[in-house]
Amino acid sequence: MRIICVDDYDQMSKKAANIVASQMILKPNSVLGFATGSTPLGMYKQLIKTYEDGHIDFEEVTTFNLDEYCGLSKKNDKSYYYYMYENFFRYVNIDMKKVNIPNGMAKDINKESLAYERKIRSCGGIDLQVLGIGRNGHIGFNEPDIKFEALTHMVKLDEQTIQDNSRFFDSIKDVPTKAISMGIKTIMHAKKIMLLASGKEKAEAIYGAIYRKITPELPASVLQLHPDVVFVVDKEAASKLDLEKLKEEYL
Ligand SMILES: O=P(O)(O)OC[C@H]1O[C@](O)(CO)[C@@H](O)[C@@H]1O
Repeated sequence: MRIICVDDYDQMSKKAANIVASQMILKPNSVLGFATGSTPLGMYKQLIKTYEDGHIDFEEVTTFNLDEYCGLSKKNDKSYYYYMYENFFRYVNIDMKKVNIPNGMAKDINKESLAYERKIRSCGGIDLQVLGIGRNGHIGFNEPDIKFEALTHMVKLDEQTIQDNSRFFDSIKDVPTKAISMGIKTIMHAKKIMLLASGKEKAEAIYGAIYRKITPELPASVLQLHPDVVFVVDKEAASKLDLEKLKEEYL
């Protein structure tokens, strides 16, 4: 586990974008795993800039997103498909046929989940998976007490997640209560993982992910077992960590 602690959100975004860009330069046909939420927005902006400056090319890239709300179509402006297109994909030369986001409108979610897993595997697996983290330590939409061996599946959202994500909706009643999400096992299969966190409301989850015992009660704690994971966190998200001790352990 590597931990990169930077000053603020802006630096976190730049660092994260550089890590994605270097993956793309080293392997132009990379399979990238992307996340939604507020945290990676700055990283997407930076990646667009890096693309516009001519340093990266998305032509051969394939992407898989972590999750999607059940019941929201691609056209719904609250869906993660819409988020990815409007905030990122429309600005770069990605082939939308190589963009994969779970279909939250699928009639048979189990079938959709299985097909998503097969597609990831047929593309050779995810080279670099980007993650955010929920205040309760969720990754993707894998809420506390999820089974570590879960692959892509339908999940029921935690009250806290519904509350946290209600800021994107007109009313809390509009927040879907279910989603389709890559499972912990899907995430752990990625060759490299990069988790991003900014702000003091993430400090407890970051502390737990790095130092607490590995337990499904704190899904992100499983990342301690991954052979190639980097946390890019700002000072506030790192505020519960002992940075001097971290230097000895991780830098
Ligand atoms: O970046 P945010 O908006 O704090 O969200 C954190 C996490 O919560 C989710 O938005 C799901 O609730 C994830 O996609 C994200 O990783």
